Formats: sequence, structure tokens, C-alpha cells
Amino acid sequence: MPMPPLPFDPLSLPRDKKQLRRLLQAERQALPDRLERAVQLQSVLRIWLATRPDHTIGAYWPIKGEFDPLPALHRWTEGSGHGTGDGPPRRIGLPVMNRETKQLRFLQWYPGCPMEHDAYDIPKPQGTDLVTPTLLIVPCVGYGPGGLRLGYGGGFYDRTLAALSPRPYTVGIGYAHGHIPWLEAEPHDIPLDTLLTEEGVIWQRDGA
Ligand SMILES: Nc1nc2c(c(=O)[nH]1)N(C=O)[C@@H](CNc1ccc(C(=O)N[C@@H](CCC(=O)O)C(=O)O)cc1)CN2
Ligand SMILES: Nc1ncnc2c1ncn2[C@@H]1O[C@H](COP(=O)(O)OP(=O)(O)OP(=O)(O)O)[C@@H](O)[C@H]1O
Repeated sequence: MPMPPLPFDPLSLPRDKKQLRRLLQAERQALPDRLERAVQLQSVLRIWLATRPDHTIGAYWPIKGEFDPLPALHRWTEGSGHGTGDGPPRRIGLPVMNRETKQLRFLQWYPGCPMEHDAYDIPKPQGTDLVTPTLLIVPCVGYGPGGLRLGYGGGFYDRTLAALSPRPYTVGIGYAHGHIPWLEAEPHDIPLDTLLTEEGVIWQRDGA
């Protein structure tokens, strides 16, 4: 289903990364039809997940108007191995920041599990099992060509991905207004494998 045009002017995006992050977050909060876009993105994510072989997925608890991936993921946990009905259990992990290494680890989450706040006041699971996701759902403030991602500027995902072996598959998720056609990679940027918006699978790395 095509969405109505976005009410923002992409030509007005500032070149300065700090200002760009701030503007895109304000645009996201101000999206007049964010609910409709979120519903559309839930369905894009749910359908895309059905193509994946994973049993453990790392996600995030939405903040600052981010898309909430947890409804689609919770539904995913209720299915099992490629529709055969009896695959291994499916698990969701949420990120926990390590202050020293500035990397993320993932603790199992299920609806109603014990939670506490992290250093940025983001809810995180408390005392649940550490999990090893084979797929990471990565929230994007913005995104550029070739799977390039703009986050909040902490560098947590890049650091985490640089340290992980094997590296999980990464799917970036965000609303279409976050498209920055001229965004350029910095040396530490690790491109995403796939990008999803409410408009569908908008990018996929060759061979991914
Ligand atoms: N929902 C969600 N959870 C997540 C992330 C994310 O992007 N989204 N992260 C992805 O890495 C990690 C947390 N990273 C974050 C980094 C910065 C800020 C933040 O609020 N930054 C302030 C500026 C703070 C400063 O300059 O010191 C801001 O944006 O106003 C929040 C989360 C792990 N959890
Ligand atoms: N692998 C790494 N090793 C060391 N420093 C890194 C690494 N990756 C990123 N950084 C540092 O983290 C900082 C923020 O990176 P960047 O601007 O790419 O953040 P971001 O991806 O937008 O944020 P986030 O992942 O937290 O949402 C940069 O100053 C960068 O030097």
C-alpha cells in the first residue's frame, strides 16, 4: 500500500551530523501519520522475518519515537522453524550496554520479564539469560546509500559488530523520512545487510 508523501523537505537536511540527528529525531516525533506508518512497518517486518532461519534475534526497546519491533517479534516467537511446527524455541534479546567496552550484549526478553533502566534510561531485562543473536534489528535515526546507518552517535552498534565473530546478520529499521542520499561512510561504519522502512525492503546487500 503506497503511503502519502512525507511532509518534510529532504533538501533541508543539515550536513552537520549532530544537527542532522536532532532534525531527524524531531521529524520522526512530528510524523503526522506515524501510527499508520508503524502498522505498515510491522507488516513489512513480519513478512521479512518469515524468510529468515534465525532462532535468536536481538532487538531494541523503542525510545524517542522509534518504531516498536516487539509486536512483530513476539508474533515471530509464536511460530517455529519454517512452518514445520516443531523447530527450536525462538528467543528475543534486548541490548545491554557495557560502560567500559561501549559494546552491547543481549539479554533474553519476554513480555512481562523483570526490567530495569540502563544509563540512558532505556528499559532493559534484569537477570534473564544472555543470548547470542544471529540477527540484529538495528534502529536507525537515518540511513544512506549502501546500508549506511546514522544512529544517536554512541557508536555502540559499530563497536559491537566489529567485535563479534561470527557477525550477526543486520537489518536496519526506520521510517522512510530518514533517507539521507548524500550520507558518507566514516572508517568505523559497518554497513547494514538489509534496510526496512514502511515502504518495504528498500535495500539489500549483494549476496546477503
Ligand atoms: N531503542 C534503542 N535502544 C538502544 C539503542 C538505540 O539506538 N535505540 N542503542 C544504539 O546504540 C544503544 C543505546 N544508545 C544510545 C545512545 C545515545 C542515546 C542518547 O539519548 N543520546 C543523547 C545524547 C547524549 C550525549 O550526547 O551524551 C541524545 O541523542 O540526545 C540513547 C541511546 C542501546 N539501546
Ligand atoms: N569499532 C569502533 N571502535 C572504536 N570506536 C568506534 C568504533 N565504531 C564507532 N566508534 C566511535 O563511536 C563514535 C560514534 O560513532 P557513529 O557516529 O557512527 O555513531 P552511531 O552509529 O550514529 O551511533 P549508535 O550506534 O550509538 O546509535 C565515533 O566517534 C567513533 O569514533
